[in-house]
Amino acid sequence: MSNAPQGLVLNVNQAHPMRLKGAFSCRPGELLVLVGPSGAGKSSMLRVMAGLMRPDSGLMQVQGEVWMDLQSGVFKTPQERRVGLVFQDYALMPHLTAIDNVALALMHLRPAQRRHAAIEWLGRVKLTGDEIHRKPAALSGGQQQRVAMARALARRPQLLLLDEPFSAVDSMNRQALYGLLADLRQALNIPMVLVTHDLQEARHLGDKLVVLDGGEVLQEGAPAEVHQRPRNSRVADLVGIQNRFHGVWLGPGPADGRGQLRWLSKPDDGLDAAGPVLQVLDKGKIPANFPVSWVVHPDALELHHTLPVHRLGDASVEVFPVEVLQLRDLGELSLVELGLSEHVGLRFRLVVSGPQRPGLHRGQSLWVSMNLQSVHIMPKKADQNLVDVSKN
Ligand SMILES: Nc1ncnc2c1ncn2[C@@H]1O[C@H](COP(=O)(O)OP(=O)(O)OP(=O)(O)O)[C@@H](O)[C@H]1O
Repeated sequence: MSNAPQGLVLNVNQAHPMRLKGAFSCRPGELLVLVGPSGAGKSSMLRVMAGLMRPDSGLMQVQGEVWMDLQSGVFKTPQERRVGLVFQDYALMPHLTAIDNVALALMHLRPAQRRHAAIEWLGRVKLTGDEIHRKPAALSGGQQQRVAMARALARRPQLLLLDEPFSAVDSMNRQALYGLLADLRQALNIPMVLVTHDLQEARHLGDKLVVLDGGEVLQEGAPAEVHQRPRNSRVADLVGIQNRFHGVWLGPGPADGRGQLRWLSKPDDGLDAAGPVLQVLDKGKIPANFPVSWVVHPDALELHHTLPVHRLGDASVEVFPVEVLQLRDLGELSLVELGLSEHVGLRFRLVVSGPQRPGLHRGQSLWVSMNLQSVHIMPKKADQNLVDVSKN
């Protein structure tokens, strides 16, 4: 057996016609999700992987096979790559039935076998009965996407590329397609790359997130890892972290292994600003008096209707009296904005459900406890137009 890496390994670098830079990998059976704002380069990355775009330089291996090594002049054409592509708009032939659309991908088989195999693939995406004899216009969005999926899989791809496949499908059908994708992931054991604008979808479906911005890979990691420890404040913004704050790193604190973080309401408040000082883990990476961004994972924040006395003696927990500033009910959830009672301008955003929800109202006094071990701090760069408070 070859020692070449299995799954997908990609490394791209180009300056023109648009910038595209970065590397990522995806194991067989893993779903990697590309996220980033419009124009970030998500589709361009897919085009490179599909062989539809040849970058200036780059390397790509799939299941141990080299598909692209531009230093050695290797660039497989789309036809030479065993890649399945699924698009947002399904890209089905409107004049052909579901069976015939899938059969188009089975031209390597004898005509008599094609129909039989197409029906089998449609069955694997849970499309059976009368529907498989219909043309796309007589199928729902979700059903059309199943046909597109069956057609992509019928080529027995070594890599599956999904370009916003769920965005045109209503939410009921979308949930069913998520389930199908989970089943296929196990059955197929090939790397899969999904592009989506939906951050919830990215977080819940992906084994791995790749955050792109300006054509560049900013971070690659498991969704929980990226949400808990975004590499910088741009990543925190792009993955939709709600509780992202400004602060200044004051340096080592009185307790061993802990440093002091002053929470600020504005980035340029400077050292004199009043804000609570949090005793958080000191990883020794940030100089004293340096401006920072910091985030805290929602799981590390707990809402209490009465003072959580049991938390008060715990050095790894900070308890804040808060007031409900805004409350928005969304089905079974409420989005709550809480202002710190003792520090105007500092606020948390929480999603509340279950027993804590009834009785919440604007102006109500509550408490939030924060697990300080889940605070993740990012130094601000000079080019982020933020003042280095050590110079103030
Ligand atoms: N063939 C091309 N020549 C020059 N520039 C291009 C070309 N194709 C795309 N671009 C530009 O490259 C950037 C990345 O485009 P791309 O379509 O990959 O972004 P995206 O992240 O998929 O965006 P969206 O989410 O809007 O689909 C954009 O600024 C786009 O205008």
